[in-house]
Amino acid sequence: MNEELKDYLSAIQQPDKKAMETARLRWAHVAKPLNSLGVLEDDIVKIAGIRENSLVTLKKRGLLILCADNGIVEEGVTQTGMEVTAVVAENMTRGNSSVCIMAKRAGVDVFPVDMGVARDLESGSTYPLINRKIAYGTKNFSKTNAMTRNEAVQAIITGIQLMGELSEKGYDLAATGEMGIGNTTTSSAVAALLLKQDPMGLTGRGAGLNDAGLIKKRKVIQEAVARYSPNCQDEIDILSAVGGFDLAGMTGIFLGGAIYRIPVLLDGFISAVAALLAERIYPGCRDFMIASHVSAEPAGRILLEELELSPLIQAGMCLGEGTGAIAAVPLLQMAADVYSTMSSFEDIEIEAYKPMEEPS
Ligand SMILES: O=C(O)c1ccc[n+]([C@@H]2O[C@H](COP(=O)([O-])O)[C@@H](O)[C@H]2O)c1
Ligand SMILES: Cc1cc2nc[nH]c2cc1C
Repeated sequence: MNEELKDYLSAIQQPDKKAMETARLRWAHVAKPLNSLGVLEDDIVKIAGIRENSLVTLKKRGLLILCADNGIVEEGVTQTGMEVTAVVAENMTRGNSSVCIMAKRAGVDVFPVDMGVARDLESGSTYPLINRKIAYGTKNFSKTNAMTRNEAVQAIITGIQLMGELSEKGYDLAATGEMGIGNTTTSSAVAALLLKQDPMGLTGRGAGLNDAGLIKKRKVIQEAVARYSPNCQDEIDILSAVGGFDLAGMTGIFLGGAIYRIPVLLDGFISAVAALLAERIYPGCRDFMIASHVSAEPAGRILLEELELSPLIQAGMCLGEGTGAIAAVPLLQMAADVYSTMSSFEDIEIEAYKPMEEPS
């Protein structure tokens, strides 16, 4: 592995078990039925472990939206043209995309990042663009590798550094998002190589692809997986062969979550593929991740199961941009409020909760 990447990863330490134990105990004292906030309780305990502090705060939260183009779009695997990536990315900088509206409501700061959009972007002033362009889009992986190993590593390191910047600014929670026409094709190909599964069951319609397009998309992915799989020795090889700059950067964001001890919310399908790449690069990285929703893309649930992460929301969403991750933020905030401020059994003078006995 690349020495710089190895250096970054050497800083990772496990979540703090003591803070997690204290958090579990606190939940047990809250005057409500045991475990009745389900996964929300587990997520608050997880956050306590990541932050090494049982006093959980989610005050400062940021969404990193990685924008990039994918050469594979040339093959007719998407419903819209590649130019849409740049237009939506520019709109994000003006606060005018679905996720920007949701993030405003949820109190999340938005950071659009150009990881590799096919043209230069103009920035609006609402959420200024962060320019980390690796190249003007990847290459068409049905003809040649999408990127070089060096580009894949640089994109991963960029993701790690973005988390370093959030850490320096005092962020308590990070959310992942992406924008890139064609990135469900790259994601299905990466998922098939990681899971060693037939891409048929891992490939869906992405952003509204029609029937003829779906047949084409499946064929393109199947051929690429067959061609590249013998030469893919590690995750960097997989990213170089069929990945994207958004996927590689998001992989770095998840690794960065573990390095800088900031919980990172997954979004949908693309984000879950990056999360699995990070987990494979650094096993245990998933302990720093929080699943938000289950994408309607066919691989959405499969990837979360592989990562052993429990989502908070199932709403048939598949928009991307970080919309699912943002939808989970108010839920986590509500759970954190109950955890931090709700009376205990002792406060309200009820004997500690005992489950009712089964009627005989
Ligand atoms: O997050 C998801 O689960 C998701 C599922 C399907 C599509 N998307 C979004 O749609 C775009 C990719 O779709 P496509 O068909 O161009 O590959 C990309 O910009 C994603 O943000 C996102
Ligand atoms: C309009 C549009 C917005 C998106 N946001 C994320 N992916 C997208 C794809 C399209 C086509």
